[in-house]
Amino acid sequence: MTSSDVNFSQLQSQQNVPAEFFWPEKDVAPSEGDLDLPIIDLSGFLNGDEAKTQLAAKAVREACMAHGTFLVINHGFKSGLAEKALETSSLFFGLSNDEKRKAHRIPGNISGYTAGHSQRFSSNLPWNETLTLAFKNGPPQVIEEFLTSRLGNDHQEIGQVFQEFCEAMNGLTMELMELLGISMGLKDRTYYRRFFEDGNAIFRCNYYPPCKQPEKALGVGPHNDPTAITVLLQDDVVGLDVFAGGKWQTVRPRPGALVVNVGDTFMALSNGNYKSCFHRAVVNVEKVRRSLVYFSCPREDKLIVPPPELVEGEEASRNYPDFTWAQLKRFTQSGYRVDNNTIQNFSSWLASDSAKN
Ligand SMILES: C=C1C[C@]23C[C@H]1CC[C@H]2[C@]1(C)CCC[C@@](C)(C(=O)O)[C@H]1[C@@H]3C(=O)O
Ligand SMILES: O=C(O)CCC(=O)C(=O)O
Ligand SMILES: [Fe+2]
Repeated sequence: MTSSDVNFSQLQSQQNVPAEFFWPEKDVAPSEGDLDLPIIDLSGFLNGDEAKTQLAAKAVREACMAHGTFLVINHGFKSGLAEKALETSSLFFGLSNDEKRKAHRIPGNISGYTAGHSQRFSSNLPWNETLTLAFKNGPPQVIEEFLTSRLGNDHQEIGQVFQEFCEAMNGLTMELMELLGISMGLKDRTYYRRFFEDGNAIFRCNYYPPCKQPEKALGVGPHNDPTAITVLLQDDVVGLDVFAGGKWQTVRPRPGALVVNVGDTFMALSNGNYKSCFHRAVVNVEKVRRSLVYFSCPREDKLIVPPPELVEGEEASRNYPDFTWAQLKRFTQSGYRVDNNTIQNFSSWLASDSAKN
């Protein structure tokens, strides 16, 4: 199957899902209930209320040490922006296949449109269409430029809305970096905020069509995000599962809330104190599901090294090698399929000769 073959408007009407979309039993094991997640009200922290900041930091710490995920509310997004961004993603995925394929992902790049990732993989295909865009704060408006270069001027509002949404996500991520620094009790609470202020991000729109065999297929297979901190907006359709307490558990959609996940790069920056969130997306028979995912990344050439106080003392030792995001990104885009062992396999690859050239 190649990406030009995967046409979900046809596939979803067929009684049987093609075997390429089937996943192993262990990956499709049903969720065993709702994950009880802390709901962090950011208003106190954002308003400089130190007592409320410490309460929020404590809840963040417990969640990040356990499974690497928490919810945030009162995050300061302009009213209606999240809904507008979700509707705009529906506008894009509602375009004709020919129109969407003008934005197709070019092999070796992250940006672009995919359907079932069938350009890259031949089995365990994800039951989703995706649009992935590189984001960098400030001019030029990289998202609008990419979409205009591919789609022309017909759908300029798509790029404008996504650019505005990513700017809001960027602002929130910087605040979260400071809260994470506080939660770790760093001497310099701005350590992570400063580490990421010259960073960038990857913005991913996920579109999951209804599926006739949701017990065999997956919207996105089990994985840890290789990036730093992920902020995820899901619509009102259940589908995000986190592996916690030895089982898959559902992250129930909550109006106004955003999901925050620790990724591999931030786990390394915490020297393993905070867990990279192991998660997946499941699909269902009836409804389309959408999610908008903002993956924060450090500047590509920055060495990923934990703050000194997390590696001092005879007990402490480095749990991950020195690496840059450029190296880990290259690893995920030149053959290795991101799963829940990416950082371990990456570390071995880094030590091997193939990484030297
Ligand atoms: C660096 C990246 C690789 C992926 C896109 C970004 C951050 C998340 C990664 C991904 C979404 C995790 C699940 C598997 C994946 C292959 C996918 O479903 O798209 C991953 C992306 C990728 O490798 O392109
Ligand atoms: O759609 C979701 O809820 C999860 C998507 C995800 O994990 C990803 O895009 O990395
Ligand atoms: Fe993910």
